[in-house]
Amino acid sequence: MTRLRSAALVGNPNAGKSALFNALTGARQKIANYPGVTVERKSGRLVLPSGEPVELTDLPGSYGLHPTSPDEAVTAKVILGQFPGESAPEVLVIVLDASNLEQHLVFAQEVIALGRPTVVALNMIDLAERDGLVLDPQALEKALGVPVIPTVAVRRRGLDELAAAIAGAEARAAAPHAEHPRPHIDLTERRLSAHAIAEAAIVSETSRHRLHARLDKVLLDPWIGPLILFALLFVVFQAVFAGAAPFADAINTGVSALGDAVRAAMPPSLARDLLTDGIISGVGSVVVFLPQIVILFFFILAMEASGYMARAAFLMDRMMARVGLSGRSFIPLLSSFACAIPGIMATRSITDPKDRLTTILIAPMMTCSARLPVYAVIIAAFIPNRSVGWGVGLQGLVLLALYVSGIVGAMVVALVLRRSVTKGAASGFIMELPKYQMPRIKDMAIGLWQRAWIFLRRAGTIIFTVTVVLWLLLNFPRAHEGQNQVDASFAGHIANGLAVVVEPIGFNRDMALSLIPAMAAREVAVSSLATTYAVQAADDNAGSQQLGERLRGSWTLPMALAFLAWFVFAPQCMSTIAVTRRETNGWKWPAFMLAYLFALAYVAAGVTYWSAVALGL
Ligand SMILES: Nc1nc2c(ncn2[C@@H]2O[C@H](COP(=O)(O)OP(=O)(O)OP(=O)(O)O)[C@@H](O)[C@H]2O)c(=O)[nH]1
Ligand SMILES: [Mg+2]
Repeated sequence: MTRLRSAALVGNPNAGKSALFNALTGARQKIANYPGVTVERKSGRLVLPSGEPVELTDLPGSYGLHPTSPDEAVTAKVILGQFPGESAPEVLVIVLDASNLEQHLVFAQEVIALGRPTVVALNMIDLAERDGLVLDPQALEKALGVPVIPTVAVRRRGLDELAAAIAGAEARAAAPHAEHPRPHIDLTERRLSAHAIAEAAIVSETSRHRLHARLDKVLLDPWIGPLILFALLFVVFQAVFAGAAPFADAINTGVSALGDAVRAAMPPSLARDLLTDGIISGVGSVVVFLPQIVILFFFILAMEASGYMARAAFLMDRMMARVGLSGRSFIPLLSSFACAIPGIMATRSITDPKDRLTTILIAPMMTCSARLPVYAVIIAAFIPNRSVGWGVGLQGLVLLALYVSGIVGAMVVALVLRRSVTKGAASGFIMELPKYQMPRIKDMAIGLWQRAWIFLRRAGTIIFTVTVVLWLLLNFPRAHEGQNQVDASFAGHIANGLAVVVEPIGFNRDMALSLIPAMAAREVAVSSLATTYAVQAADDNAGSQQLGERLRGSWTLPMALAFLAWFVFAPQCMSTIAVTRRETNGWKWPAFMLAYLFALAYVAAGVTYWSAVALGL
């Protein structure tokens, strides 16, 4: 058996390493148009033209071999073979952004100076051409002393040539004379020679950056910029409600029809109840939110791919600086809107440990997409679907307010933490602004499909399991004649205990009951309410009703608002706590996070409930 040879993709952030990795190995690593997307190494298999397999590793972007942040440390360790039990990759594939050549050559020279078999992928030549740059790869090859292959990762151009060069580089590695390390040159020298090399490799340059420069002037303007950002977010949340409605209705109808069909086809039994009241009503109540998730991610992905997201980070920097964070925290916090887990992982690109810790601690307050179903079901049930003027929907407005509450809460907490627990000097903001790009339809489609799949898989696994367990706990032990089933059940007893604690903040027993399984995954709050009310309805012979109607029948508006407030702040799922433990190396910070978020959620829900009651809502 031949040994699997190894190669690694190295280079500055946002050079297109992950895009190349995906193109070469068929993987689907996340790519986005801002630096710091990849924070962990990831391996895949590349098949060389000879049919020989190579283990290819995608690495976090880096500016040098002397790491300044945890993600850069991973890159340096892999390149230098410092991970225990692993040898250094045999071939280093340096990925350069052709339209940003001078800057990317600084790190490239450091890697080449290691004297290892190296190939350069001169990536993004399409963007260089678009910007009016004409490059001479041969000149670059001569200056660097290693093969240079022009590529366009996202259009799969130059891949075969690159694979062939990787194969060739390996052959060179086998030759005995190839192991001469080049003399080491320091950073200043590398900068100077990067300038010279880039100058020699650039044949002609006609400035076509003007349109983009003008765009940046507007989008990054200290006054207009934030307005545009806010307007954009506004549109997003309006669209989440308005655009999803027909699709959500269709899914809803489908789920109801399925429940009715099962009811008609099976004789009454516990098994039938498990299917209808447990699985179909529970899981179905969550799946209904698929269209909203897809719409939300459509906007997020489009902003990421176009390069706007990095501009948003730049805009937020001033606000972040005021609470003692840097704009660097923006991307991790933004990722947390999808899910706090990748968000917390993304903090690895933050250099300052205290900055990083603060960002980890507030990340759960960014509204993860798992909370969208909870918000949406309550809003749809309690907030009238009407316009507040100019075609602005009240429901979308409330949703935006919930997201904003989380953000404001996080900023306040950051401010407090930075003056107490994570005290330290604020670090400056250094982030390259990526080039504007038209989002590519294929990438968007893949991205949306991935998000939809993640959502559906959660519905089919964790939400399904928790719902079944809850249904069992709700149905056993069986009630005596004349006794309410939920009262008699295990779940009812547990909820009664918890209800004592949450009664002061306006929660009833059913709400209390939904809080426990929601620790497994946020969406389960919805499915557990659906299951609880379905079991109750079966018990009362109330017939099948939509979840929204049941909620309206048993909750008041202040209760609903308090429930929303709880979910803005309450600690996230177990997985978030677990990843916090891993990223902070211990239980201290996850415990702290759990405690402060519970306290905050309790107070927020209580204040909301009693204010709403006082206002007579
Ligand atoms: N036009 C064009 N865009 C590209 C090319 N290669 C990558 N991109 C885009 O450039 C952006 C960055 O690509 P990534 O693959 O995420 O970059 P990366 O080097 O992995 O970045 P980090 O993980 O942050 O280090 C994405 O929006 C890609 O779609 C290319 O050859 N041409
Ligand atoms: Mg990457």
